[in-house]
Amino acid sequence: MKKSNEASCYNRVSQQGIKFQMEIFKTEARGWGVRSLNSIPSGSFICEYAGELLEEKEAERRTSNDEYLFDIGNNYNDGSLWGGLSNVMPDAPLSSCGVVEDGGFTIDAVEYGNVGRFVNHSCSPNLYAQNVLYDHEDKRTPHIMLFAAENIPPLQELTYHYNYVIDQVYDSSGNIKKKSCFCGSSECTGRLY
Ligand SMILES: C[S@@+](CC[C@H](N)C(=O)[O-])C[C@H]1O[C@@H](n2cnc3c(N)ncnc32)[C@H](O)[C@@H]1O
Repeated sequence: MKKSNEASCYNRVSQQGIKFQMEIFKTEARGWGVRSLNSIPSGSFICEYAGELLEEKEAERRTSNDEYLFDIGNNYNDGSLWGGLSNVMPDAPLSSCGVVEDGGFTIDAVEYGNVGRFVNHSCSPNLYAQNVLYDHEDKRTPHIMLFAAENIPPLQELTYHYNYVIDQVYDSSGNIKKKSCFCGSSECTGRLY
């Protein structure tokens, strides 16, 4: 693993803050969403998914209000989620800075967060989430950073794939939870989870 403070690290851009003018707007069927007033070049850093860091037990306790929970590590070993990075930066080593390992932590953006909490899911997303380590070396608690997977014109809704596994999201009683997807993509699977 490369150290995250190396100048060559592709993820350092995520430490320099949000560069685009974001607008939170009301979507037709997905509640609030986020779009940019500026064009966004492919590969650009968008924002962090900021929030309260929870251990597994506390996250489980909050599953009844899961709108803003982001499980860290879960499914982030899935290479398909990293496709955007290799498309826009073919030379980028996938393991640089972002360290991918399952852990029992969750970010909750209900009480504390930033614009990242309003970014919706799409089955054909224009952003991707990436694990980034820079201020500590605990692989279980990476920062979750959103990057543009393509050139995005102004006012197009920003979305990433939430990467839930269908029929594997449970409520506190162990029952399978289901949520319909209204992303509107021709590729839509119909379910968020
Ligand atoms: C992190 S929040 C995103 C912001 C949210 N739309 C709001 O109004 O605050 C995640 C929640 O937004 C809704 N959502 C996001 N993407 C969706 C989609 N493609 N279809 C339906 N609902 C979606 C779901 O209720 C989901 O639990």
